[in-house]
Amino acid sequence: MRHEQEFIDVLYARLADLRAEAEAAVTRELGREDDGTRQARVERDIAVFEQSALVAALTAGENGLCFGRLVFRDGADHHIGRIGIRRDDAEHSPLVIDWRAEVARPFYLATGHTPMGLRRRRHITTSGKRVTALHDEILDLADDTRTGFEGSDADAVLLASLDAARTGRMHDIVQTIQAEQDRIIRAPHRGVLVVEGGPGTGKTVVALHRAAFLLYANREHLTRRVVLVVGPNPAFLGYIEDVLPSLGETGVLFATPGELFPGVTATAIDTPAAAEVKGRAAMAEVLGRFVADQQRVPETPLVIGHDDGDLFLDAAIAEAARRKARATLLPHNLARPAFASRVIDGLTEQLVDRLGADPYGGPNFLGSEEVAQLAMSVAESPAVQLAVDELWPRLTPQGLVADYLADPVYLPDEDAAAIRRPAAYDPVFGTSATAETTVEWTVADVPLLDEAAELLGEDDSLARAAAEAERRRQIAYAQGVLDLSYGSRTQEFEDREDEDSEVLSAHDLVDAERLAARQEELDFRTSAERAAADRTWAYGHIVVDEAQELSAMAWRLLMRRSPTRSMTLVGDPAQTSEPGGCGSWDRILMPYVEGRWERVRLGVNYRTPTEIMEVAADVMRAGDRAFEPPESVRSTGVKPWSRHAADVPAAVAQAVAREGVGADGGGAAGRVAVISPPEFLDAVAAAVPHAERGVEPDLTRPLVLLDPRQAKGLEFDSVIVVEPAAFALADLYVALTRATQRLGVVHAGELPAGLTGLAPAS
Ligand SMILES: Nc1ncnc2c1ncn2[C@@H]1O[C@H](COP(=O)(O)OP(=O)(O)OP(=O)(O)O)[C@@H](O)[C@H]1O
Repeated sequence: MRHEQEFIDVLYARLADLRAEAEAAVTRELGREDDGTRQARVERDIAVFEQSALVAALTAGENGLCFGRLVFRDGADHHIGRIGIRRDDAEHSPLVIDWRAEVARPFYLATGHTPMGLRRRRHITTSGKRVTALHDEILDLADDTRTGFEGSDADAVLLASLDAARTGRMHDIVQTIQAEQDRIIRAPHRGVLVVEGGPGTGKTVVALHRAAFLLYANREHLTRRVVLVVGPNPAFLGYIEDVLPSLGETGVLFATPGELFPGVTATAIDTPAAAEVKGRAAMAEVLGRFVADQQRVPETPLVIGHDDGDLFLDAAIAEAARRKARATLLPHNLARPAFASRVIDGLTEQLVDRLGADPYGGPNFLGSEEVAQLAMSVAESPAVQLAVDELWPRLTPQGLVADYLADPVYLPDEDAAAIRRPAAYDPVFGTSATAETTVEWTVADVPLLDEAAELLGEDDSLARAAAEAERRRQIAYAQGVLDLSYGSRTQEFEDREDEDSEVLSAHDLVDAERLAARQEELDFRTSAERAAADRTWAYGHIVVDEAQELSAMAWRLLMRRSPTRSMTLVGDPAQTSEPGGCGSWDRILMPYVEGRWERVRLGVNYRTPTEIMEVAADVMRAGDRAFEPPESVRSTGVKPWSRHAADVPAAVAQAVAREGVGADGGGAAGRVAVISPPEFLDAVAAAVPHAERGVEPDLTRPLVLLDPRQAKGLEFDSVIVVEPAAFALADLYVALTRATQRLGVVHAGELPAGLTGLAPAS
C-alpha cells in the first residue's frame, strides 16, 4: 500500500506540474503582444487551443488517474491510467500508460488460462489521491511471492462498482471493462458494428468507451471529421455526457434524432400513427414525386408582355424545358438554370420567328447577333423570370415539407389524414413562402426535411469555391508557421511508438495542410461545432444508441452523414417502442451495407439484479415463451414487490417516503425513479410534488418522475412502476429493468401477466 501510495503521490505531482505548465502556456500566449501579422495570430491561437485542450484532459484525468498495474513475467512493470503521462526524464519514459494502449490490454483480457505474459494484475482503488484498496491476481502459477492482497474474489472491484449508489450520471468503466466488452471497444473502426444485448448489458457504456478508443487510435482523422453520438432524448444525453470528458475526450458531438437538421429544433409531438407514416421508407419516393409536381407545365399558355409583342409560354416549351432540366439528374434547385435556359430559347425562337420571318418562305432575316440580343432581352425580362418561378419555383426544404404536410398526396386516405397539418396561411405572402417560419417541427419531420434538402439541392458552388481558395491560402501561411515552430516539438503524452496515436502533444505539427485545417477549426471554433451546423458534414464515426427506435427515414439521414459507413449501432430489438422503429437489424442495414456488417452480442446484465430480471423476463415470456433475458451478474436478495391501491398516487407517495426521500426531495441514498404511463403523470406528480419532472429532468435529483420513453437507457437505485397494465409491452420491459437495487409496482387495475406473482408490499 505504501509503495503504491508513493507512486500515486509522484504521479499527481507530475500531473500538477504538467497542468501548471500548460496553464502557464495558455496565460503566456493570451497575454503575448503579437505583431499584428496573421502568422503571429495563427501561432498564438494554435498554442492556446492545444494547451487548453491539454489542461482539460489533465483535469478530466485527475479523478481515479491510476487504477491498475501489470507485472509481466519478463520483468516489465506498468501502471495503467485514465490518460497516459510521461516522466520528466531524458527519454520521457511512461509513468502511467493510457488504458487504450495495446500494452494495457492484458489488464482486461488476461486469464489464468491465457495470461498474456502477465505474472500479476493489480487493481488499485483510490479515493481522491489516496490509495484505499488493492486487489491482486496471480496469473503465473509458478510465482510464489505474495503481497497479502491476493484474493479469490477477482470480481470484487466490479461488484463494488455495480453496487454503488447511482448519481444520476453515467460513469466510465475503465477500471472494470470485461473481456467481452474490451473486444467490442477495440474492434477496428471500419464498417458497421452492431452491438446487441438485453437491458443493462453495457451497450451504451461500451459504445462510449469505443468512441474514446477510436479517437485514441485514429486521432488525426476522427478529430477532424468528428465522432457523432446519437441518443434518444435530451435527458439521456445529459445522463451520458460526462463519460467521454472523464476519459479526456471533449470533441465529440452529441445529438438526438430531432437535432440532426441544422436550424430546426423539433418541439412538436406527432401522434404514434403520424410518426409511423412519416418514418416509412416510401416517404422518400413520395417526396420525390411531390417535388416533381412542383415542376409544372401550364394548361393554357402564360402570356408574357415584351417590348416586341406578347410571348406565349405554352405547354410545348415548358415540357421541352422540363425534359431538359430533369435530364441533368440534378436536384430541383440546381436543375432550375437548365429549365430557365430552355424556356428562354423557346421564347426567343418565338420572337425570332415573328420579327425576322420572310413572308415568302425564305430563311429568317435576323442575324446571329440580333438573335443573341433578343435572347438577352428575354432572359432579363422580369416577366419571364416570374413565369420561370411559377413553373419551376425555387424551393426550401422547410417550405416543401410544410406544403406537403398541409395536403399530403400519394398516400392512402387514412395515412394522409394521420399526418395532415393545417397550412400556416399568411394572408399577405400566401402559404409556402412563410409557412416554414411558423411550422413547429416534430422529430419525425427532421428526416423528411433532410430528404427534401437532398431532393432540392442547395446552390453552394460559389461558397465552396471561396472556401477552397481560403484553404489554399491557409496552407501557404501554415507552411511559414511550420518552418518556425517545428523545432519546439515536445511530446508529453504518448504511449505508443506510432506518432499518430499520441494522446495529446503541445506541438504536434506534422504538415502544413494539417495545420491549415487546425487554423480553419480555430476560425469557427471546434470541428464539432462546425459539423453541427453543416447538414452535409461527413462524420468520421457515428455511434447510435437505442438504434432499434429509428425509422427507415431516419436511417437514410444518418447514412448520408456517414458516407464511409463507419458506425457503431447499439440497441435491443426487444426494447423497441417507437411505432416507426425499424426493429430488425437486417431491415435497417440491408439497403446500405447488405451482408457487410458485423453483429456482436453482450450477454451479461450488469445493472439489474437476478431478482428483478426474473420478473422482467416473466413479463416478456407471457408474450414470447422463447424469450431469453441476459444473465444478471449479481443478486441482492431483495424481492420486487407490488401494491394494490384504490388511490394510486397516494400509494406512490408512501412508497417514495419508504425509500427515504423526504417531502423536501432530499434524504434518499442514491436515486429513485417513478415511471408512470403519460396519462397518469399529472395525478402522480400532484402526490409527489418534490419529484423532478419535465422534458429534460435533472437526473441528479433524488427523485424523478418519468414516462416510459424518458426512462430509456437510464438507471436508478430504486424504481416504482405505476399501473403497469397501461404500458405497451416493450415500454414495460424497459421500465422494469431500470433498477440496480429495488423494484416496486403500484396499481389499481389488473396486473399484466408475469407480474401477478409479485410479493405484496406490507
Ligand atoms: N464492465 C463494467 N464495469 C462496471 N460497470 C459496468 C460494466 N459494464 C456495464 N456496467 C454498468 O452497467 C450499467 C448498464 O450499462 P448500460 O447503460 O451501458 O447498459 P445498456 O445495455 O445500454 O442498457 P439498456 O439497454 O437497458 O439501456 C451501467 O451502470 C454501466 O456503468
